[in-house]
Amino acid sequence: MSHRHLTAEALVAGYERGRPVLDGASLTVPAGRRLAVLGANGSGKTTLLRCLSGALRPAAGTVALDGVPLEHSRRGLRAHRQEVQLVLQDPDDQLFSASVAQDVSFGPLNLGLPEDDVRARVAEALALLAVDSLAARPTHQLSFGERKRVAIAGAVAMRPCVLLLDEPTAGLDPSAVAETLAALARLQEHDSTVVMSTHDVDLALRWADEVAVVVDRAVVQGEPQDVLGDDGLLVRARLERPWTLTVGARLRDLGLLTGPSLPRDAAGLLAALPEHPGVLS
Ligand SMILES: Nc1ncnc2c1ncn2[C@@H]1O[C@H](COP(=O)(O)OP(=O)(O)OP(=O)(O)O)[C@@H](O)[C@H]1O
Repeated sequence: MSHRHLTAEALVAGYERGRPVLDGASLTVPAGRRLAVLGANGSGKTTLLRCLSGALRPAAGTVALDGVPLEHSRRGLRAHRQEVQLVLQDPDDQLFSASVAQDVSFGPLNLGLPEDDVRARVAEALALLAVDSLAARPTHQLSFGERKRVAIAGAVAMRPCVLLLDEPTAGLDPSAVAETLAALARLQEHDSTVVMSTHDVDLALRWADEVAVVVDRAVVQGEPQDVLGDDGLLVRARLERPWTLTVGARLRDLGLLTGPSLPRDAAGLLAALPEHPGVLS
């Protein structure tokens, strides 16, 4: 699968006249990489993802794929949705069919693909999300975490270049979070570009190649360590500094960490510490 470049330029978008949720928001989705979209409740993460997917038409500004602006005609949207798929935060907004396999085949069937192709895509998507054992189950019997992964499988079966996931880990227990992240890693091996919105700064730091913070109706994008280490920005965005950066900065002040950048997770911190028995006591 080839990489496509999805961008948003100077978006103005919202739901009520005169009260834009986004006002001048620009974003470049890094092709083939992982982008975390962060922001406080109500900051506009979902609104941004809906604009990128074509589900919401901005009042001004442009969403473009490989530089070609998205047209909100039936044809334009249909073409866009084959390349860019949005998975909603609540799986129950997305799952309608009687069984998991039927639900995941819905999109490919809608594309008018031959039955064998549909079957192959469904099998691939179920395997990538590790939900193949659930294929025959009624969707309403599944756990919340299972339903979230089945909803992602439905989008993956469309074989999009860019997958937009609205809070895919919200409400999941730690093992379900780990399973979801493992599935996303498998998707990346298939060359997908994955965008995830989340409130979880620690998850964003350890998972993402780049982060985009929705703040003051616009977007600040950059390297995770830089953006999530910017205390002024974090205050404005009503986000907390990731604990790894706080602990890492303190250890660096104490001369215990010397690398050019701070570790991004607990394992990285432990690996970076020198072997001085008793040094932390
Ligand atoms: N359909 C709608 N009609 C009117 N206002 C809406 C609608 N959807 C969202 N909003 C408002 O737009 C603002 C941004 O909402 P959005 O869902 O984009 O934020 P978010 O960052 O995804 O929030 P959360 O983290 O709580 O999911 C909020 O003030 C919300 O109340």
